[in-house]
Amino acid sequence: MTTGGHGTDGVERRGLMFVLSSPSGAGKTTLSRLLIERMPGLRMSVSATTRAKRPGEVDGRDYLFVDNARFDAMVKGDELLEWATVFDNSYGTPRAPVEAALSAGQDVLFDIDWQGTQQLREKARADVVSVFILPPSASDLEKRLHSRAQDSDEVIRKRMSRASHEMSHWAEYDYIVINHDIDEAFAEVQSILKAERLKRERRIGLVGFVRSLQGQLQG
Ligand SMILES: Nc1ncnc2c1ncn2[C@@H]1O[C@H](COP(=O)(O)OP(=O)(O)OP(=O)(O)O)[C@@H](O)[C@H]1O
Ligand SMILES: Nc1nc2c(ncn2[C@@H]2O[C@H](COP(=O)(O)O)[C@@H](O)[C@H]2O)c(=O)[nH]1
Repeated sequence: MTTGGHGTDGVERRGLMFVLSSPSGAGKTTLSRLLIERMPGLRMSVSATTRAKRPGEVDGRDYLFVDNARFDAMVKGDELLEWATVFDNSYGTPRAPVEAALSAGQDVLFDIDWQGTQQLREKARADVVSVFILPPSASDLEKRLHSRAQDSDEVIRKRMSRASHEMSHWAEYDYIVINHDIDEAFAEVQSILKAERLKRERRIGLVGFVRSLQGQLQG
């Protein structure tokens, strides 16, 4: 699915799909914003959803807010790379922007649930790097959902009651980060991305680079 871009050292490599999942409220959105701000060469995948907009959310930036008919048309038209029903609403990843970013040599960041992660992995295992974010405790998770102050008590109850099920998928992920402190969790997620960018298998320009070094040595 991916084509090459250039790393900071100039060696061509395949773009990667960097996935964050967690139970609701564990900190994916916060970590995603920090990653996008601080990691050049990383683009956010903006999902389509049928859920209602939260206060402060912007259409096209946080989500593409669509109605059920439009979402169904996107599914039928094969416009989504993956999609799932989460908390009674539909969510999906528009395919075209992801393919365009990867073709332009960028990495793509996804804030999606375990169902979407499974679908991406089936499509492009070698290019998917997945991180599961855990909260330090159930009470911290509940506090965070309340402190975000964007969902009703009923919605928060529903998300808390789904948290254990969401978490049951932790072992399907490549990395696990426990989000005690946001700065530490960010540093860990950033280290994962930096290391994955250096993986030999995705650095398709290395063969040529090493040949050229050997040529220089042979004089
Ligand atoms: N380490 C942390 N310590 C304290 N609060 C945090 C921490 N990380 C995130 N938060 C806060 O917790 C709340 C939930 O975080 P966030 O919205 O990032 O979660 P999420 O995993 O994206 O949730 P959802 O799946 O519902 O979108 C936010 O108010 C955020 O500021
Ligand atoms: N499979 C997908 N899951 C998605 C997508 N976009 C978001 N999500 C997940 O939904 C829940 C709820 O999100 P919220 O913004 O309503 O709190 C959360 O786990 C997200 O990761 C998607 O495109 N596909």
